[in-house]
Amino acid sequence: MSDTEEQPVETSGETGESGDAPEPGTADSAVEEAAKTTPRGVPLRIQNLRKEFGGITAVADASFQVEAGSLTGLIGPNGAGKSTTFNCIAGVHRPTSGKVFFQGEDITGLRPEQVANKGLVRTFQIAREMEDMTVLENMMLAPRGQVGESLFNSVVPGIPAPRFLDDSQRQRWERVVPQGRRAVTRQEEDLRERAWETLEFFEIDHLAGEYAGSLSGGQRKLLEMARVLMTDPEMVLLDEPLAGVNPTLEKKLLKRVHDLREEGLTFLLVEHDMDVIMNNCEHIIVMHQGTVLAEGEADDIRNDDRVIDAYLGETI
Ligand SMILES: Nc1ncnc2c1ncn2[C@@H]1O[C@H](COP(=O)(O)OP(=O)(O)OP(=O)(O)O)[C@@H](O)[C@H]1O
Repeated sequence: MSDTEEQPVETSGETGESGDAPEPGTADSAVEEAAKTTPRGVPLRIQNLRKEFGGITAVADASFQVEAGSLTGLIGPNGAGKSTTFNCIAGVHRPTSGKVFFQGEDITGLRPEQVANKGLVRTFQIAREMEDMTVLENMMLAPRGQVGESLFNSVVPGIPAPRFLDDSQRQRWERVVPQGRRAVTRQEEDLRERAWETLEFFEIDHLAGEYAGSLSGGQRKLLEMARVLMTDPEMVLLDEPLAGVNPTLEKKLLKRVHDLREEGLTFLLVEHDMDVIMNNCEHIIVMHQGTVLAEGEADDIRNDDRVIDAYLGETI
């Protein structure tokens, strides 16, 4: 996947491309029918996804689904359409046509933060402005929209009662304003505690006071995963989470993914390292030329002649 595909979650899903997919939530009988037929236990379903960039068809017609609680791998040779599919799911690109359903709901064309609010979250590189913040601050600012505003309020100095208030109004002001501030502080404390627990889970709590910009590549990957968990996701989209990660950290990260999967989280993983995919994913989807070429367990994929042909000699 190319780094140029990366966009921060804060940015709009409208990337300046013309998309002709219908607006999300459009009442359309085919969509309603598809949503109805999405079996329980299938959090993510992609249906006839197509994405064109000008004259280039990056994804031609891709359909697949991801089972609840699974670690599913999405692989394919260079240019197969993996990144584009991933970005259409995460809301970075609006599909030209086709549908994305999450937990039976049509989320096609939603912006990244709207997709994230549904519980479908992708990892993001630490944004430049976050590099000057500590690891703990990065964690506490991760669940934007839920508590971020309260956190902001909590660092704003107490607002004194305006002069024009009469005595009884002033007394009321004094009663109400401190109460509000205590509630915010409690929320901040809960958030801080959760941030610490998550940092401990990833064994990077010793880095809590370090600037995010000073972390190694592998430590950053752990922080990116830890930040995702702060948003309390149902499903996590992992975009080459092991790139630049040393073997020790790689083992640690994969162990954490398996632990979380056992707790019920669902993962879709795009990864170029075939050993990682084959050894860790119980279901593998292979894309080639913008469509799904094959899917199944590792052994099925390894022995599939179409897959071998598509990779033309790459070791799988
Ligand atoms: N923004 C874009 N503008 C034009 N063409 C694009 C754009 N993004 C992707 N493509 C093209 O779409 C096709 C699929 O690209 P995509 O990045 O989705 O493949 P990929 O399977 O992720 O590849 P890789 O494994 O090499 O990262 C490629 O031919 C690529 O050049």
